[in-house]
Amino acid sequence: MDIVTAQEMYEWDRVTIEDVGIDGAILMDSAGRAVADDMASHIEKRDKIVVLIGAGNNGGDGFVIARTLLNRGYDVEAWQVVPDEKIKGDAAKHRSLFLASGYELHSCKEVGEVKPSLEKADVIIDAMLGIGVRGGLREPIADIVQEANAQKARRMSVDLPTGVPADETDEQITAFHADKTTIVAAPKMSAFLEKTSSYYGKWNVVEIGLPSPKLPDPRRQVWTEADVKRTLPRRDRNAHKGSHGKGLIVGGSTVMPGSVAMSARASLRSGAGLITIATVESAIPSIAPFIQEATFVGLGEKEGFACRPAPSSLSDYDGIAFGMGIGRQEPTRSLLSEILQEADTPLLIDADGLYELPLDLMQKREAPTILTPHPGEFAQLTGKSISDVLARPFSLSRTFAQAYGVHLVLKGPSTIITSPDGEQRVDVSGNAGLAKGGSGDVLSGMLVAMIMQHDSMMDALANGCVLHGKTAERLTSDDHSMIDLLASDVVEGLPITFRAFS
Ligand SMILES: NC(=O)C1=CN([C@@H]2O[C@H](COP(=O)(O)OP(=O)(O)OC[C@H]3O[C@@H](n4cnc5c(N)ncnc54)[C@H](O)[C@@H]3O)[C@@H](O)[C@H]2O)[C@@H](O)CC1
Ligand SMILES: [K+]
Repeated sequence: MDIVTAQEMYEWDRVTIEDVGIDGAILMDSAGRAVADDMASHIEKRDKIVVLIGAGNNGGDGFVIARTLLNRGYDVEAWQVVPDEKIKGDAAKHRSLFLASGYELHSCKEVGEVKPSLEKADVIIDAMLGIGVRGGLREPIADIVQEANAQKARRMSVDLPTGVPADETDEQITAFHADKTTIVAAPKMSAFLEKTSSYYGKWNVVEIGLPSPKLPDPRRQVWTEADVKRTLPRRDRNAHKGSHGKGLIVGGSTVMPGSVAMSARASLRSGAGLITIATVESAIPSIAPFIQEATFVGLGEKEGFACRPAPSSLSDYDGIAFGMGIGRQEPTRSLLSEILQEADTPLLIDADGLYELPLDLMQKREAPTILTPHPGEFAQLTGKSISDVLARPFSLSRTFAQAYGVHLVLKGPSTIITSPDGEQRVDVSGNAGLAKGGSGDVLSGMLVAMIMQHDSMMDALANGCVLHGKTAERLTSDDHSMIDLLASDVVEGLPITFRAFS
């Protein structure tokens, strides 16, 4: 499922109307009817419905939705919240069709006129503004949004909640707070951003008749369960342990020994053939009982933290993960520098490994490098603030991944995975149960296993993220709650996930 910016959506409209030749008013009819069909499955004939209609094409969709619902016998009041002369083009045509069909159109210049209807409504449909919003909301829309937000009615938005821009934004917004949004054709970027996603409520996308093969590819998509099922490699019956990769997990310290055990278990549970843990020598006896299937390499240590030299024969491994529980001390920095220069296999760097990462050495590597920061770690890597990262995760990820030639997995409620050439995939699985120590260690282990089994790095990373999140979702809907779920529970929950997906 593609994710678009406003500009990309306008280009899709242009291609459809100008290049392919689908009439704009027909497209608006298809869009409005598709949204009405979707909304109708969430409303009852006895519900009092108010449709709020603005000046642009979002309002045009609103006229079609109101007419369609009235045709079907729903109890609808249509309210135009802008002066007649503002309504132009296809929207004006659908306004005329609405009136010519014999339906009553109310209009208001200020909120007081529509307020009594909002107070009586069971459902408020917001077709005031879509992707064309610019700057803060003007009156009377600003007041109407506030009044609608104060009602107990169910709020439903068309395409996106009025006041929410389609794209990344630094600005504070006032917006319609939808319980449900029916998105036209493709989700907009703002559905995945911390500041704006909550205004959407639950959302889904309706198809409106755009000609898919002709639409420019935004190279940004939601990675769905169906995508995982389609791309997850099948296990060959003749496979042996070497067929699925030999992974190296470098991490841990005397104060944080458990993280590497968790990564290694997650990796093996995700199909890695063999896993070696490289950690401080003195921690091995305490880790080994928790992970009988792994082999160990002892690293030299200074005051409990790992130091050089790097494990020998790095090229024997098909994938390496570095950083979980390793600490931020100087000796571990030198160890990472050595690995960055010597490892000619995919290298994933997580957690403490990301701290003061030598970007110059990383940039010189020829084999793939994968970074898995959360927003705080990414802020430190880019020199931005965490609020900058949360406001512009798509553009900052793309700029960074392209500049340094890395794969970036920016973790969060919507995890954004970016390739060195700027392709992006978004994983929306998972829940607050994953906001715990150890979740990142599990994900890193899973990703190494995925990298070793997939031909495509983007498939590997996106599949690993979705399988991780889906496991948490399943566990919290069955035996666990988001409060008690532990990272180790996620590891033990992997078998059912893999059975469901493969
Ligand atoms: N051809 C069609 O029927 C299609 C319709 N779509 C719908 O059309 C929408 C985009 O249409 P438009 O480009 O007309 O944009 P909008 O419908 O978002 O409206 C733009 C209008 O709102 C006014 N406006 C902008 N900022 C404002 C503010 N801060 N306060 C008050 N008024 C403001 C502008 O004066 C302009 O008239 C989409 O969101 C979608 O709902 C398209 O997505 C798909 C195809
Ligand atoms: K809207």
